[in-house]
Amino acid sequence: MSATPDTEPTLLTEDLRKTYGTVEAVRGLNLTVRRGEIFGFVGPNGAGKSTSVGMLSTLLRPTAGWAMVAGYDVRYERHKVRGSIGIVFQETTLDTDLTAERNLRFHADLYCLPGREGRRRALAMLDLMGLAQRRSDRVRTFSGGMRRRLEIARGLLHGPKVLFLDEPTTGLDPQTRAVIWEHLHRLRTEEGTTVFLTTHHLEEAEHCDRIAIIDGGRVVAQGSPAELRSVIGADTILLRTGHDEAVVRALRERFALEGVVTPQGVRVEVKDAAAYIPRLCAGLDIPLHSVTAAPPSLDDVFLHYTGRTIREVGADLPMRKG
Ligand SMILES: Nc1ncnc2c1ncn2[C@@H]1O[C@H](COP(=O)(O)OP(=O)(O)OP(=O)(O)O)[C@@H](O)[C@H]1O
Repeated sequence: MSATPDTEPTLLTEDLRKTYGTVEAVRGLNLTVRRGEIFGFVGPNGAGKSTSVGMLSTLLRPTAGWAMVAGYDVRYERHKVRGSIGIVFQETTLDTDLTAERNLRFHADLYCLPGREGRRRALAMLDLMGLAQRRSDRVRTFSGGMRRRLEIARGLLHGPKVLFLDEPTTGLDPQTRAVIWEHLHRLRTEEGTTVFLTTHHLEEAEHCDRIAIIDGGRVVAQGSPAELRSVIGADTILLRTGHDEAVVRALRERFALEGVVTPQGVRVEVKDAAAYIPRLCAGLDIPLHSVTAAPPSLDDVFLHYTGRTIREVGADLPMRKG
């Protein structure tokens, strides 16, 4: 199967909404995910990611709007949607007293995969996720990364067209995350599965073909990581100083630049940082501890669209109607 995402949409939403009482968790989602794509749904805690996945996987009923997953309507063809998707939740649901293979075979029985086919598929998915050697070991002896890979293998048993992964690498160290990503790319290449994953780590989003940035229940930007970075079309300068507000004022008055105060310092976007820094240093009569420049990151993209860094947002307050 092809590793290149084609243009056929596997997941489409139009103005999808979910309201809990007065809390508008998802406020009009418009998404297009192409077949074979690794799509990242990126946003801070409380942005509405899990609620969106809940609606797309038919576990939650939308309040309004429309969504199609794997060719089926999430509202009126729930069973068909369910048969075409796999889901890996944030919380682990493995039986740690059983072996890796037993966990998968138990799940295969639930999906009515007959004995021999269930075993063939379980072994193939264990192999795909790099766990074939450990298939006869109890899950309690597995590391966090291995458990996550086993859950992904289990989500793939019935050959879903779309695999939903809710925060697949949360709580894992960078090396283990890298291994998970290696396997997700392999999965796309070998099975052609569309992967829809949520994350609040912007650096994770760099691994995706395309991402949507969600904040306060709304998508604020959508595209490939490179496309989103190019929207900024500028470098970022970070000024560390003990006088953030004075620097922001001086940037505005003397350079017509809009600085933003972040926990890391004052950030400002300029076309050519290397050329601009000497002018800035000469023109600001405020003591600076350090000045650093960098090409735009997805953190900068988030800041550009929301006015805050993703770390600042933390656990967002619920969005209320009105
Ligand atoms: N059952 C519920 N009842 C009321 N409010 C809810 C419910 N579930 C979620 N919310 C609220 O809806 C908003 C979106 O929550 P959601 O869990 O979808 O966000 P998220 O981006 O997945 O965050 P996290 O990564 O922390 O799960 C939040 O304000 C949350 O408090």
